[in-house]
Formats: sequence, structure tokens, C-alpha cells
Amino acid sequence: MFSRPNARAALPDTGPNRRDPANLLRLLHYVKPYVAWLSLGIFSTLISAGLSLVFPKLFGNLIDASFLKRAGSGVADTGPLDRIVLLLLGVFAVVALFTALQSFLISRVGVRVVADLRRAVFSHLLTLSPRFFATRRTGELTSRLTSDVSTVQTVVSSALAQLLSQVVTLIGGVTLMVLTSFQLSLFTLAVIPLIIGTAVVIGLQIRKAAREVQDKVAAANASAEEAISGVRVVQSFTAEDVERERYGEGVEQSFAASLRRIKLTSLMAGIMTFLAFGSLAGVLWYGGRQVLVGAITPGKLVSFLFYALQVGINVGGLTGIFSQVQEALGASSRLFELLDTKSELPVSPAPQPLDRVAGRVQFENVSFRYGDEGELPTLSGLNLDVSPGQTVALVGPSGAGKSTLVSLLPRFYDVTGGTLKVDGVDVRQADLEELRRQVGLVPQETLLFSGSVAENILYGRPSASQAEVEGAARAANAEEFILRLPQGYATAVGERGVKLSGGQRQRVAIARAILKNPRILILDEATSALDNESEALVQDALEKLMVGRTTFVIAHRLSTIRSADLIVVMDAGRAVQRGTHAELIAAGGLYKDLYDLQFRAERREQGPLAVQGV
Ligand SMILES: Nc1ncnc2c1ncn2[C@@H]1O[C@H](COP(=O)(O)OP(=O)(O)OP(=O)(O)O)[C@@H](O)[C@H]1O
Repeated sequence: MFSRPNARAALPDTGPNRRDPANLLRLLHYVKPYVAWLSLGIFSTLISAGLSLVFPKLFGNLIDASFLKRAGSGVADTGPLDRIVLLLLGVFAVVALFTALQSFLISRVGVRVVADLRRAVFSHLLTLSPRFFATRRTGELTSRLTSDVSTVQTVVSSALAQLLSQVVTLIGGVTLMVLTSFQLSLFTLAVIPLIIGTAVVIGLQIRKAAREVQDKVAAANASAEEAISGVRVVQSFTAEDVERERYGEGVEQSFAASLRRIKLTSLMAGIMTFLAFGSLAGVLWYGGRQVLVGAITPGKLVSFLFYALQVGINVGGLTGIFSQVQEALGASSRLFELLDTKSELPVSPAPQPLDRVAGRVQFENVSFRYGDEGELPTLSGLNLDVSPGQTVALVGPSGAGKSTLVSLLPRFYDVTGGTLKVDGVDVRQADLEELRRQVGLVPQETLLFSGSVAENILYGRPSASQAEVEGAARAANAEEFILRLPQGYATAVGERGVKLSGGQRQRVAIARAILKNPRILILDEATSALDNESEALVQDALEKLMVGRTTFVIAHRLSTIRSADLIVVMDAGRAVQRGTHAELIAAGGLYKDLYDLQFRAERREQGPLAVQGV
């Protein structure tokens, strides 16, 4: 049956620095620019948390003022009651104001840090080499940008504020409890170790389950992403059921993990509720007796109950924060792991200038291997000296290493042996950006970005003017079809350019390359048949593009091969033959075999013109 191999590995989840608290310090680095906002937020938190400790005392006073005076004198004096309520309202208002301020200020820092972190991770991802992306699933990486960053946000914003206010309330609450009634305090505080113990033991299990939920969701997401981005393949193979099943399985696994987590949280909620209300009942029982014997006033009992409640809530809250911090540590370590992944292309400390090159390219005894040492090399012993402006056609059987050879030019990979030079400069000694500005790439499968036609052409040189864009489109034989589009240059091309035909996409890509005006050009000729007319237009545009540039073309068409200055025949990573078409045919060997197999039919189609000179 159909199967889409899940060969790409998920991001390793258990690195050596996983949940390393040092990551929290690294996070602080992102918080640093906003330390003023944060300090104001912390100040507001301290005020609101400190003032909230006044409530219970005032409530107690309120009770005593309302009940005791009346019982004593028989006359209803509402004065103290009114004053206390007024005072309470005042305190409420100040607490409300500072709570709002605290929430705004600290959350603002949180969302800002998240925005910075997202940008940093994305910008770093763009610098990594194709080798990195070959081992990662896109869905995994995008989920790092979304869910992991959001988990970190929780800590930076809400958890930080909560932690502060809870610590303040907890210390203050316990002190005031003890001051209100020492005996009652002993009674209540005895339960706290039980609460903490339960929270820690079950909390640990909950964290494990939560981790599992995240992993399962990420895996399901990755498979959905692949299916959605390849929906045409899925539909053409009528593999919907397979994909449904694959995603369904992932979703069910995440459901099962969620269920485990829910069971544990429910159990914890039950135990906590019983402990909390049980101790409340205990306090009411013991405190009630104390009131009855006149040891404390009813107001004091009420104050005490409120303090106990505040302390209880905060102890519960602290354990929640503990698990949030743990999760955030996990998430931040995965993010930092991405940020720490160095591009494997070493940067030269003193790059040699490569500003406006003539276009000479030299492969000197170049070898290359995708895998580790010991694996078979993909290219070996390659020597090639291409003069500025020359066109080199690379031919050879599938898997011979043609695409690999050209991918060394913009330094997607570094050679593993020998040297690759552009204008006499070892590409490893050049500035990567400068080098890549010299190299233009027109791939077989053109990828356009969602946006307008003009934006896609401008990708070649963002500073170009509208007139230059139009000039490039004209030279690429693209203007005619662009002007026929509903909004001309402003027409949106759809995701990956789906609204254009294959030939149109290619011509936009050629216009893009013309605008970039590179000295070295890499063309991967399309093997998929375009209709005759658009093939002729694409071919004509390519020929114009090639003029005056050093061009490497992975050639599939006889006409390209025959007009090349040099044909290099590749087989199993080696350049086995080189020469012009006529020379190679005369010499016999792999080229002649390939020619006999692949091009005879094409030659026949091209009629007498193509036969000449063969
Ligand atoms: N990213 C990669 N990681 C590991 N091996 C790779 C990678 N890309 C290509 N290879 C291997 O390197 C060899 C050469 O591949 P390459 O794509 O260069 O061949 P090609 O001549 O361009 O083939 P085709 O004409 O089919 O495109 C193949 O055996 C291929 O399996």
C-alpha cells in the first residue's frame, strides 16, 4: 500500500542541557532590553500583593465592628462599620489599579520577548545549511516557533508575576496567621506538607503526561503538514484514507496522552479540595471552640480563615508555577538547541573580496560526501576549469552527482576534499553573502512565494525599480502573459505559485535571475514536458540569460548540450568524459551510450537541422 516514509527524525528531545536552569538565565538575556517595563511591573506586583494582605484584617475588623458593639451596648453604632467599608473600598481600588498595571506591564514584556525570540529563531534557521533541513521535519520546526515559544512566554509573563505575588502573599500570609493565632496556625500549617507532597508527587506525573501530549501533538502536526503541502500527490494516488488513518492515529495517541493527563489532574484536584476543605473544617471546629470560650473574637477567626485561604491558594499556585517553569525549561532548551546549531559552513575571519567577479570557476581535485567519514563519496577527484562566460553542460545517469556538483557553487555544502575556487578565491575564504550574490540559480521546479508577480521578480534584487522589473520580465519572455493576468504585475500567484502554469513559473524565475544579474548561473533544465510554445519561450529566455555568464547547466535537451562549450559526463561522482558533442560521439563510451538511449528520438523529432554536425 501507499506509504510516505517518516524518515526524517524528530528534534531530539533529550539533549544534555535539557531543562538546564542555565537556560532561564539565557532567557533573561532576551528580557534585558525591557528591564524598565519589568521593574515597573514588579513594583506593581509587590504593591498589589502586599495590599491584598490587608483584606483579611479589615474583614475581621468589619465582623467585630458589626456584631460585637451591638451585642455590648444594645445601640447600633454604624460609624466604625461605615469607615471600615470605605477603607476596604479604597484598598480594593488601589489593589485593582496595581493588579491591572502589573498584568499589563509584565505581559507586555512577555509578548515582546516572544516576538524577539521568534525572530531570532527564524532568522537563525535561515542560516542553516540544507544538511540540517534534510534531517528535520518542517512541521517540527514550525512547531518550535509556535508552541515552544508560547510556552516560554507563559513563564516570562504570567508565571513571573504570579510567582512574585505568591511569594509575597505566602510569606506575609503565614506571618499574619501566626500573629493572629499561633495555635490555629499550627493546626493549619500541619496540612501544608501534605498539600506540597501531593502536588510534587502527582505533579511530576502530570508533567510527564503533558510532555507526552506535546510530543504526540507535534508528531500529528508534522504528518498533517506533509499531507497538506503534498495534497496533490495524496489525491492523485487516492491516498486520502492512508493519510486520514496516519493523522487519525497521531490524534488518537495525543488523545490517549491527554486522557492520562486529565485523569491525573482530576485526581490531584480531588485530593487538594479534600485537604483544603478538611483543614478549613478543622480550623472552624477548633477556632469556633476558641471563640466560644472567648479566647479570640469572631473577627479574628474570620481574619484567620482568610489568611489560611490565601496561603492555601498560593501554595497550590506555587506548585502550578513549578510545573510551568519545568515545561518552559524544556521548551527553552529545545529553542536554544536550535539557536546553538551552528551552520556547518565555517566563516572566514578575514574574507577575501569577491565583489564583481569575472566568473572563472575551478574545481581542483574536489571530493564530496553527504554523510560521515567512511561513507562512499558522492563526488571524487573532480577537476574542472571553467573560463568566464563558458557554458558547461553536465550530463550523466540519474544519481551521478550533477545536482551535488552545482550545489557546491553557492556553498550549500562545503567540499570534503580539494578546493573550489571562484576567480581564484577559495569559496571558503570568501564572504558567503558576496559569493551567493554572484551565483544565480534557476531550478527545475521553480518555487515562487505567495505574493504578486512583481514581488516574486523583485526577489532577485529588492532594490530594483518597476522599470527594471518590467525589463527583466520582457527579457524573460514573461511580459506578455503577465499583462494578460487580471491585475498584471500585481496579480497574486498563490502559495508556491500554484496559480501560474509550469512554463509561466519558470519564466518568472528567469526574470528573477535576470534582475539578480549573477556572473555564474546554474540551470537545472526541466525534464517535464512543457508545451512546444512555452518550451520555446523558456528556452529563448534562458539563452538570453546565459549570454556573458559562466553557466552550469544540468542538461536534458540535445540542443542545450550541443551548444555548450564543454560537456562533462558524470558517472558515480566522477567526471568520466569531457569534450564537445562531436568529440564525445567520436570517442564512444558513456556519452555515446546515453546519446543513443536518450537523444536519438529527440534528434529525429528535430529533423534535419539537428542531424547536422552529429
Ligand atoms: N541531501 C542528500 N543527502 C544524502 N545523499 C544525497 C543527498 N542528495 C543527494 N544524495 C545522493 O547523492 C547522489 C548524487 O545525487 P545527485 O542529486 O547529485 O545526482 P544527479 O546526478 O543530480 O541525479 P538526477 O539526474 O537524478 O537529478 C545520489 O546517490 C543521492 O542519493
